[in-house]
Amino acid sequence: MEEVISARDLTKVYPDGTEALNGISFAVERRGIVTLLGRNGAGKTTFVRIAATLSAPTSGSLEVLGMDVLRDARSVRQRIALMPQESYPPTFPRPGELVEAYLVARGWGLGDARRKAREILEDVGLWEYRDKTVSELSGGMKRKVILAMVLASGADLMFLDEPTVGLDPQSRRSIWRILEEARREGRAMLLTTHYMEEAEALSDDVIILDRGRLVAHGGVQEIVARVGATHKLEVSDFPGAAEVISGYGRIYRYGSRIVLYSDRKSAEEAAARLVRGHSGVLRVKEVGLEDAFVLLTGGAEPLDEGAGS
Ligand SMILES: Nc1ncnc2c1ncn2[C@@H]1O[C@H](COP(=O)(O)OP(=O)(O)OP(=O)(O)O)[C@@H](O)[C@H]1O
Repeated sequence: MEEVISARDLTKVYPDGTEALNGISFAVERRGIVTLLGRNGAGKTTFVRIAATLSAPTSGSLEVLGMDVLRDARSVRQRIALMPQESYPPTFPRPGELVEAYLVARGWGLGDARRKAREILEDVGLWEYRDKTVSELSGGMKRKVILAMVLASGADLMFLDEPTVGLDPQSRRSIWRILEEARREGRAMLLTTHYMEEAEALSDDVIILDRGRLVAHGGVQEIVARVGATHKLEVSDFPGAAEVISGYGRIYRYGSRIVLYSDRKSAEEAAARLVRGHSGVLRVKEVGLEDAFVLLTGGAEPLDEGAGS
């Protein structure tokens, strides 16, 4: 089977000189969910737009489903669907009409399009709102209409740029279930998100970008392993806290908190030392994708010598 996405030294410099992508190379071979993570401005949307043939790279190359995004742009478009960032559907049609029209434009027969539209609106929880026009839907529901269009398309590769922004927790989880089902059907998705829990739950591959550069690519567990610790202790940064727990692991400042990364036993010992003479219990947690993300993108400041290494 062809590679899903393959980038070689991909660079994008906007006309004002901004280097949004700076020599990105990676290959994703298996179908499933690839998640692009990065802070605001890291280059995620720029990457998605190039992959969806909406923007040209400045140099380097990008293949999706084995086709070059520049040379084979027309063929690429037939096999992908895109949910752009912050996109909203036109206001006057009803959700079902929009999904139908989108499918017909992609070459579906009207009867099939109508059946599929109903099925997908039920899946995303919009069927009960079928008689409203888009202008009468809430912001989250409007986003679900776009998602319904993309999911209904049956495209081999779907680009979903922050698909669950603005959705309530139940809706977000119902979307996760739908994406997981699409994955089981053998479809491929490239997702961007700022929700680490979402990335952790869904991703087969995670790619972390930082200021236009690729800083990590691998499975969730592989990336979490780069923290180099299994457990953490997080406390508010009161004077002297770092000194009390010094020697129990690597210590960082992250926003208004300090975090100790270590093994469970050392982290628990450090917690016990911190609360000695005080009431309360400090909970030691397992490290997760957010910890790897923050450390790999320089979001946490090392507070001791061991931490920077
Ligand atoms: N049309 C443009 N012209 C000039 N600079 C741009 C343009 N679009 C994006 N940029 C810049 O390129 C960089 C990457 O932007 P991009 O939108 O790809 O980031 P992102 O990772 O998707 O961010 P976010 O998480 O905030 O959506 C930023 O510095 C941004 O200001």
